[in-house]
Amino acid sequence: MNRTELRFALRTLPFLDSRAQLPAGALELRPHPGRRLLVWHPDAIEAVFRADQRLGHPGSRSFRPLMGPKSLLWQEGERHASYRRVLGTPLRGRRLAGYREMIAATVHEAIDALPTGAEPPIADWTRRIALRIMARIVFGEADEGVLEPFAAWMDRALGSRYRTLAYRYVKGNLPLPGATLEHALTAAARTAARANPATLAGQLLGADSPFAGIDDGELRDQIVSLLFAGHETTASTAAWALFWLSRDDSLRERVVAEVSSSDGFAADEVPVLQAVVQETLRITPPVPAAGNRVLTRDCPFDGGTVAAGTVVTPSIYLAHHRADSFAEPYRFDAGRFLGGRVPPQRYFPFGGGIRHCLGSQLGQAEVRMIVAAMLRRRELVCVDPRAGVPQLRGHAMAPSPRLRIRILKCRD
Ligand code: HEM
Repeated sequence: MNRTELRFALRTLPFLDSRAQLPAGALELRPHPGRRLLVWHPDAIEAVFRADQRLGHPGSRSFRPLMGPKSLLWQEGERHASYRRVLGTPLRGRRLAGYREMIAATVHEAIDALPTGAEPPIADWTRRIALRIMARIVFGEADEGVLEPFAAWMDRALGSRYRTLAYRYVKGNLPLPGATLEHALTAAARTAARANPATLAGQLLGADSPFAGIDDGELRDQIVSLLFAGHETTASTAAWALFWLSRDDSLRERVVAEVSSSDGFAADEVPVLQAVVQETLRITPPVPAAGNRVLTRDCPFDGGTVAAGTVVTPSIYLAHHRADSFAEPYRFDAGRFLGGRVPPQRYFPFGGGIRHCLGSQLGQAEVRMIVAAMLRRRELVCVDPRAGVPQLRGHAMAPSPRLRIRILKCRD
């Protein structure tokens, strides 16, 4: 590992902040052989996402074993497209609206347990809600017997950045879930598929699905991928949104007024809250880098050529902090998203191309509903706003576990 890679691994966010304004918007993390480029210039981002179908998507050294080798995240070609059709359709439009009541019930259940004076660590609290919602979508119910060990495994692997790095560079691998949890996850999926074909497990294993006959290994990889991708990111976004709102009384009051007559499910009913979510995803993107892409042929770039075999990683964090895309990029300003659309090559919290996040609509709806219900039912402050510094949790960017909110008053 060279010095640049070492600084990137150990001091990722300060390293990125020191590079954000580089005009080229590209940085070599590793030279040949195995060249790796971080890219965030809008032209390069547009080119990568436009060419995505022809690129390779190998994943990263840490996440590939965690999600499993057969995860849809690293599948290619027709099998990948097929996974997206089967699992993506239930997460959009009319089918998505079918989850509205379940999401509301899950969120309200969690808020019921917050009396005046409670001080939950905000990221942990939102993580539990988002995991329960995702489990209900995948299995039809949130079986704590599976969720508790799943959450404990995630914490073991990702809870501390330094532990994650030690696992990766000293032991060579992040900790795996173990045979008991893997068996519980696949058994829960097969039971759910028989009981309720509308669950994601049911869609995947239903008689007319191309994946009806997959073995337990491949099933395990999809269930872990869905539970993981579907909750860590959403939870971080909700925690950050509550954090940013707790710092701005007038913005918070505007959102409180909006959510007095809406549960937040429909974005067009709550334009200010939706702008808060979009700005939250810009300034503190829970996934700071989209998936790795590998060039399958030589490509022209910045007056030169990037050779086939180069790994290109689109940096969401850096693209979102370019001053020529967003004036004063380190200032939270929801107003940026109240008057028009930001070009997708400058703002892409959900990645792009053929790997664009499958759950982008679901994730945003959940965040709006968590924030809406919380602001409607509780008055809150951040206990230690200085703890609101971004931290890496695996590859995801989350608030510090020290960041707590205090419930000042129950409005119910
Ligand atoms: C605010 C919440 C979320 C954020 C910010 C987010 C972000 C992302 C990003 C950046 C990617 C990589 C895209 C790329 O490489 O170009 C991704 C992929 C993915 N996300 Fe999300 N995500 C969120 C919520 C969800 C939810 C709720 C699900 C539910 C299942 C989900 C499922 C997936 C899947 C399956 C992929 C892989 C897609 C593929 O490889 O074809 N995500 N997400």
